[in-house]
Amino acid sequence: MSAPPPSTGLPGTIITQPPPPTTTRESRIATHSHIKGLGLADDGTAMESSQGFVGQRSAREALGLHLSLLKQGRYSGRPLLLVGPPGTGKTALAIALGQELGQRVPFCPLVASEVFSGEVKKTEVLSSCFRRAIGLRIKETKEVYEGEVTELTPSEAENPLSGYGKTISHVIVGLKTVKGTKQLRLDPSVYEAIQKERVVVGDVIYIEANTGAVKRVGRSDAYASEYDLEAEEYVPLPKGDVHKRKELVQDVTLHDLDMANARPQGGQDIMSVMGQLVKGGRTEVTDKLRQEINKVVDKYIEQGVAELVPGVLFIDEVHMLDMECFTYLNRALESPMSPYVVFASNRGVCTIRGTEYDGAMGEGIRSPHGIPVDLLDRCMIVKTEPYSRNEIRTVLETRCRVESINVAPAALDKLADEGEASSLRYALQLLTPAAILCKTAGRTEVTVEDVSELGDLFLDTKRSTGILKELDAAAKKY
Ligand SMILES: Nc1ncnc2c1ncn2[C@@H]1O[C@H](COP(=O)(O)OP(=O)(O)OP(=O)(O)O)[C@@H](O)[C@H]1O
Repeated sequence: MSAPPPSTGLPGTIITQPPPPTTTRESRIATHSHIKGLGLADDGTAMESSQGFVGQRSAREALGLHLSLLKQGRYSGRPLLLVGPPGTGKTALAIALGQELGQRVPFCPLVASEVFSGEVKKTEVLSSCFRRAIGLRIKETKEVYEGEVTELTPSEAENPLSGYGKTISHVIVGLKTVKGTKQLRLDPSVYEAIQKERVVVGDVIYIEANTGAVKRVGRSDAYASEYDLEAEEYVPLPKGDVHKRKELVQDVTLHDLDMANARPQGGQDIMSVMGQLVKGGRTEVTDKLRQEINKVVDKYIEQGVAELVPGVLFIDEVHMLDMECFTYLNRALESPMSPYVVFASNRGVCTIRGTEYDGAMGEGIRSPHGIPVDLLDRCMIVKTEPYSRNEIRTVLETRCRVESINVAPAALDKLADEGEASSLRYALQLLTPAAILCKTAGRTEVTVEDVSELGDLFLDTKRSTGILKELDAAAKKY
């Protein structure tokens, strides 16, 4: 078994150290920050209220079942479709599914309307999202110097370029393991890397011998009793020698690899040269490049050097996609390198976008959730239900805890009533303004009066529609 070749740029090799990896989740979490998982018991049944999730038990159990299939690698390439009225937790369910899969599994959220851009093709946006949702765990054996930092002394010298100031000529780093200690004299560029990782004496680090890359592993557990409360991760003193071969595991997505290996498309004509000047470091990822990367990735997987980690691609408001996108999805879902795809829609039967002139009377082709029937046929459909008053109250209570808002029980009841009469989302939206009103009045607890005042300030959908209808009727009278 051979390790993946270093970043040589030669044909057949790819850069496997892309800056910076996108496996860290970027998600629109503010509204869902109370959701920590699906809240299932060990036997797969949904608990009434757990991990921030309230109610919606059958949908959570269905997702739990799906999750266990995914974890066993028995995913059949069938996407999951979440359908239900607005604000019934479809996005929250998808986020919980992503969280259950673990931090190292990519989760790529996309709102369907994001595919429409004047600059980038729709299918290009979709294919880059597909690749963002597929992770690759690369195992490399590298020569490293690892240990707890016992000394960190930069040596200064006169700056040869000017009479003023000093530069770092070298840095002395002392590293300690269970077996021994070693003092290293390192180049100033390694010192920069050490500073970037904010390494101080007492941290456990490793320095890659070939590249000089520095990684801070954590704080040595010898320092664990320094503070009563700490956000630090403590690690044991490394075993073995300071200088050794170590297996490093790196998580990247196929999209990271695409970006790291893309080159600006150069041409000799004046327009291309100007284009390169204007666009700066912009690069282009072509299908050909992706195929090349796939080939190398396949080779790494065959050699056992890397492992494919399919993540979750979540496409919200899927009815906003058009026929061209759906055709692309049909093909992409069949590819062996496909992530777990989750769609969500709050529409009933509606026209499929992009078919407006195809159907009878120029109405377009109508289909459930605005999805063509052939794609719909492949989906596993999970339904979400509207909430009861009690469930709305519990969600509001959870949200108050997360946002640190103190609400009087009577005010919470009133908010729950508003939620039942209007929607959960309307009630949730009133929380922050209520906290502001209460702070302005110099109080620490939101009262029923605050909620009533907000009811006058902000209309819910029903009241707003009612006013419009009244105006319309009045206009027709005269
Ligand atoms: N069962 C639940 N438990 C806790 N919080 C919930 C639950 N359902 C919804 N929420 C919260 O309510 C808000 C609205 O839910 P969400 O955005 O998931 O609805 P949606 O079904 O995706 O709506 P839409 O169809 O309009 O996109 C979010 O803040 C979400 O976290």
